Amino acid sequence: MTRSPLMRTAANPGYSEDPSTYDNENSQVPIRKTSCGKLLQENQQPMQSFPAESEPCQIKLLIRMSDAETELPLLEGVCIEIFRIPRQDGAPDTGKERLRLALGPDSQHPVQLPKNLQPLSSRHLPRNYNCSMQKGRGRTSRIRRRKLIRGSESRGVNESHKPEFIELKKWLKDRNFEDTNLTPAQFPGTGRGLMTKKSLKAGQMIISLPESCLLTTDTVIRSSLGAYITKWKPSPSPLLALCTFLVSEKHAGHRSVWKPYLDILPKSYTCPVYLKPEVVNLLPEPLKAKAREQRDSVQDFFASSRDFFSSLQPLFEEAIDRVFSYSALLWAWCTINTRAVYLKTRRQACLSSEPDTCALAPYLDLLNHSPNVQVKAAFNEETGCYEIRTASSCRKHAEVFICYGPHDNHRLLLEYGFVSLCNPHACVYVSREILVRYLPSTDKQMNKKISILKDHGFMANLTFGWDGPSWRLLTALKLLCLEAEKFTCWSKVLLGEVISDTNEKTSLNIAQKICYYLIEETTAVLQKVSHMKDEKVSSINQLTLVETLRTEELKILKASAEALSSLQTTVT
Ligand SMILES: C[S@@+](CC[C@H](N)C(=O)[O-])C[C@H]1O[C@@H](n2cnc3c(N)ncnc32)[C@H](O)[C@@H]1O
Repeated sequence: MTRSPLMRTAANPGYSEDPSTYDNENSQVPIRKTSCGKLLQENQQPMQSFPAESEPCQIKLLIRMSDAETELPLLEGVCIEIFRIPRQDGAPDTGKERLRLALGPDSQHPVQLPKNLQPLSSRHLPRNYNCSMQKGRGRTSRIRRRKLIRGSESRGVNESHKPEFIELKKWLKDRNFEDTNLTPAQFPGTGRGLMTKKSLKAGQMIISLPESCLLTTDTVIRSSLGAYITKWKPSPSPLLALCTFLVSEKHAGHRSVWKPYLDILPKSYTCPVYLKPEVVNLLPEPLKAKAREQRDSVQDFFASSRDFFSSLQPLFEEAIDRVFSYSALLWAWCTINTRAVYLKTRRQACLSSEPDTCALAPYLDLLNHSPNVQVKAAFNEETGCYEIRTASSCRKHAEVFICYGPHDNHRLLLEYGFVSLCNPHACVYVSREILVRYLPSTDKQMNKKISILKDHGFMANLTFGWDGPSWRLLTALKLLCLEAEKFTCWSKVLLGEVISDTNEKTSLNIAQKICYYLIEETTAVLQKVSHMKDEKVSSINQLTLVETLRTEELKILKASAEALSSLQTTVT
């Protein structure tokens, strides 16, 4: 299983119109359909101008917008249809009409319509409904729609013809690996990944990569770096050995035997350590703290490795500081952190005793993550290959996923630099400050209650999830809300016993207040991100990443608010 991979915003390919989304059903004039969400994501342009038409036409746009009822933005599945009205005089359109799309949380002005555009209707669509499709009424439309939904989720553009993949394929073939199942492709939602060439059955091998293709500390020790690593005291860590090798080989360019692999590696990453400080500031509090820890730890790693790097000067013509710069080490660190697979290797005597469990697996590391798949991944001693088998079937031309682990979105962003949509493990963390914000400040037992929670490990991992507040969060709140005369029952609360109706009600009320507060806070951040995206175009990818995270969190909080309302009804 990949150890800690993947970023989020693997760049989407440029927008291209897909004729399969044309649909003349129920219309007098040709309809061109497109999804403005997609346009915005891919072009990163808040403004979209219509192309000139040779004949009058309607352009149909389905746009996610604010939910008028709740005043909360970007509610999943709320769309508005907008038609461009054909010119009455039959003359061609000028193409100068511009439409401002506010996909952000500006509930006051979700869409500013040019004069010749009129909203005709809006309606609720089910989750995962593809916004680029017209909802027809008949059976044929339904079948077509289902096919399109299925196709659009996974439709990938084959990239095997690209020179870098042709070179990689040759390199892999020289190492006895030829892939019959998969091909590299670019996918709309997940970026670059691997696509099936044929359908795969449950239990079937997805990929079996020979040991000769793997990059491990063994590879490093066998290289020219080996003698320097062996000499250096204190012994370098396995991670430092791998990072040093990557930087050194990247620097070697055409002289490196690993060039075909290095050429397909991302040039930069979106783990928090790569994010600008103003973008880190927009992260939820607990993640912000972890992001700063990550930055500090990489900076320490660099500072503590510099003497070792200096010892490598004889291997390089260029000044060592220029080869092993902070940015070069950062890139290598993220490459390993986001792409390495778990592989326990025999201990190298010349390396420190930290776990030596990371290996880079060229080509196999193009597999993206899905929380919804199960795979078996391990090195097979008998075949001498790193093998991955799928536990579920996969149809032809679909993206093949593996699961990096049951990670929430904070962990995915921290370790892999991306956010998974509709992630069942995603949650919203409640910090200590927010936890106590809505408790009565007059409670004399509050400090005692907090220290009980701390002692019993109840002050961390308090969350809201898709199903409502977590059991831990509710339990912590029940203890914090205990009436003075019931204080001695605190251990029963931790065991999940109901102490009183009042306690149940008060804790649910406070959970709801916290949830509403977090909804407001998230909405405000989304608004800020939206403005920043207009102003700081150079940070647009990083801002979009935060926006995706916050939008997912808003959905979770709204689901939690609903769950809490139902719970309150049951209790009263
Ligand atoms: C092991 S690599 C997978 C291949 C990678 N997409 C590439 O093009 O090289 C892990 C990286 O892929 C990206 N990734 C993996 N799963 C993803 C997903 N479900 N959505 C978006 N990006 C994903 C993240 O950038 C992550 O750091």
